[in-house]
Amino acid sequence: MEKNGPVRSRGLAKIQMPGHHSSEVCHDDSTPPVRAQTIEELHSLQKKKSAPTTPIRGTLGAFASISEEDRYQQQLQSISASLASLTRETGPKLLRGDPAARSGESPRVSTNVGNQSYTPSLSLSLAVSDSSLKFTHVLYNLSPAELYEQAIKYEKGSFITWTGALATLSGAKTGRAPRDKRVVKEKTSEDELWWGKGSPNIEMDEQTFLVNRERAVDYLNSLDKVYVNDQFLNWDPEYRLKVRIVSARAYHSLFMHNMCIRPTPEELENFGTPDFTIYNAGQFPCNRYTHYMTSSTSIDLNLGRREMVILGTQYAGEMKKGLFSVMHYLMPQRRVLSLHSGCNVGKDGDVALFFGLSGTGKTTLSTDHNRYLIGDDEHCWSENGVSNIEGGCYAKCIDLSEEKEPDIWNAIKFGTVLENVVFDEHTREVDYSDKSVTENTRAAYPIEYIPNAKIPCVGPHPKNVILLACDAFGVLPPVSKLSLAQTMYHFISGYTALVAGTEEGVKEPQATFSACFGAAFIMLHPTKYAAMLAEKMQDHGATGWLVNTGWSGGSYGSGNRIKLAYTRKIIDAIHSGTLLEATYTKTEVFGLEIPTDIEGVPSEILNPINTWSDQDAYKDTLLKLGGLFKKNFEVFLNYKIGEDNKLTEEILAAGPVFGIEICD
Ligand SMILES: Nc1ncnc2c1ncn2[C@@H]1O[C@H](COP(=O)(O)OP(=O)(O)OP(=O)(O)O)[C@@H](O)[C@H]1O
Ligand SMILES: O=C([O-])CC(=O)C(=O)O
Ligand SMILES: [Ca+2]
Ligand SMILES: [Mn+2]
Repeated sequence: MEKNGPVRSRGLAKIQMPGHHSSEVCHDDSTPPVRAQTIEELHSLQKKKSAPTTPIRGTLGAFASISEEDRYQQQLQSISASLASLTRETGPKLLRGDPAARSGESPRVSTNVGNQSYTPSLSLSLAVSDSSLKFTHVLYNLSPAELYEQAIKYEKGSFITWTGALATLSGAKTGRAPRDKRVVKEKTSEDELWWGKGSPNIEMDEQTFLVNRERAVDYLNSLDKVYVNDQFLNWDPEYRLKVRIVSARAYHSLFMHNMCIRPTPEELENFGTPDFTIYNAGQFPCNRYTHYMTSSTSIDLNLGRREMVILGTQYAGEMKKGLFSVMHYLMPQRRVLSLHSGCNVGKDGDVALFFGLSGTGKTTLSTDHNRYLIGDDEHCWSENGVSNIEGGCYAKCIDLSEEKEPDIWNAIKFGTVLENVVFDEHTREVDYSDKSVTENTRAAYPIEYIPNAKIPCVGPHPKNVILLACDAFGVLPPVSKLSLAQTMYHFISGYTALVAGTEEGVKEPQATFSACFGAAFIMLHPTKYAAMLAEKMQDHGATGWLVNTGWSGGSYGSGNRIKLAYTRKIIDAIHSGTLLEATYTKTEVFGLEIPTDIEGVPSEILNPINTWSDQDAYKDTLLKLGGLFKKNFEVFLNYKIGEDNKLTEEILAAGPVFGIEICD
């Protein structure tokens, strides 16, 4: 710089006049001028038409022969039919594009369509409402960049973080609301569903569903614009589901763009009618005068209509987990097992499933630098092997560190939705330790943001089935090998114990039992899923493991959470097959087989009894937890699991056994 720059002592360089040294001067017209007369024209040059608004030439899909305009009309009519009120017989008039975009292509309008899917029992007059006089703009399958612009322009609390992620707020709700999730008791599904004590399916009637649906649809139609996502669930094409999500926020559209499977332009052209539709009117509450409503939030699932309505919560996880519930109903009908599990596969094709309740490590442990990620949360196990239901991951971010979870850390970049995190107002650097908004901070990113994701997200039959429990009592061993009956016992129990609340001071661990490690999402009786899992594990020779990712050396308050590095070593030994070959001893009460040695893990922590300084406290706590397991399992005692009575008896015998002296 100093050497070649102007000599300072001579002051500023003289401005050279054109013409004096014409050959050396760089004129600003040395490149041809832009071919635009106006600024609007210039802007129109900036963007070129692209899929999905441009038909794909040369494909021989079902719609290949129809004109672009016809296909366009079909798409808009399909969306208009989705948004049709059930009482006014016509859907809204739709326009595609942002209402704020002043110039550009001329708006394309849908023709009004009748509501073909519903025959009103009363003969309703063709009533006209104000919303039928206006246009609703549809923002259809926007790209992440477009959704960023929408969010930043229109949604308060949307910011770009230092690494390019979209930080957003989910509003008053920062987690799911299971007590507000209702399922319609209707003739096509009611006999199969699990109702009553312990079931997550809180019933509602069809009429009330229609009231809430109408409330959501009217709200959405009253807006200037709605976002529509047409996407897929399940990477196995044989068991794929087409889903449509209608929402009012760019945040929701980007979240689902990341979490569902993104269709190719060709697939989108041939999308047709969705198999399932979500109406997300989360900003708008339900009406407490409506029958069944006990709060201003209601998440309503109607399996007969294949629709879900969301009122009164903007937490995006409701959509993801709502669709998961749908899969928990549809898949078993087709003899496919749906699973609340993570899944990865080694270089030799050995697949592992990771079951566990929220916060036990499915995402953390299935995201493994040495293995290919199939998915972090929702899978199917069919006769074809395993397949991920989703197209993205939803990772907890609290206390996230680059060192411990590099792959998740690096996935938080442009395109990723970062929910409820706190960041520096100037640098936009995220403080992952900050719980000011919530402890449940989350990142939703497309699965291909994990460098070793296995695309398509499918794999062969599992070799290992790992049950994760975060035992805040600190009495379960860091790892145990399970018999098939024990695997079923622990799968049906679905135990974890996290520490409730974030207040200061020591808290009692709270035992949670959630059947199939996901009682909030299952739709049939837990024994139906358990029987399918037992059959599949038996047929394919899979080994079950119980891994405690929780406390060691004492309960919460006196002990510590097991180091993630140790848990990873344990998981490595399961994957490599070396743990199967280890020497085992059996524990008291739970009768768990525990290894004496694992490479990279201090042997003394493998049996929890060694890590407690107060042996009496250990025994008391162990018996207490055993008692909680026993009590929880009582409701399952009267059920037969699968066709095989022998298996049922074995499972019942695989729980904790009391009355035996614990010897040191
Ligand atoms: N030994 C350990 N093993 C696993 N995770 C640990 C361990 N110690 C601490 N953790 C932390 O526990 C959390 C596990 O959360 P994770 O996102 O994996 O839960 P999840 O099972 O995927 O839950 P959800 O179904 O809600 O997504 C992470 O924040 C991780 O850093
Ligand atoms: O659904 C959510 O909000 C988070 C999640 O994965 C779970 O709770 O299992
Ligand atoms: Ca997860
Ligand atoms: Mn989950």
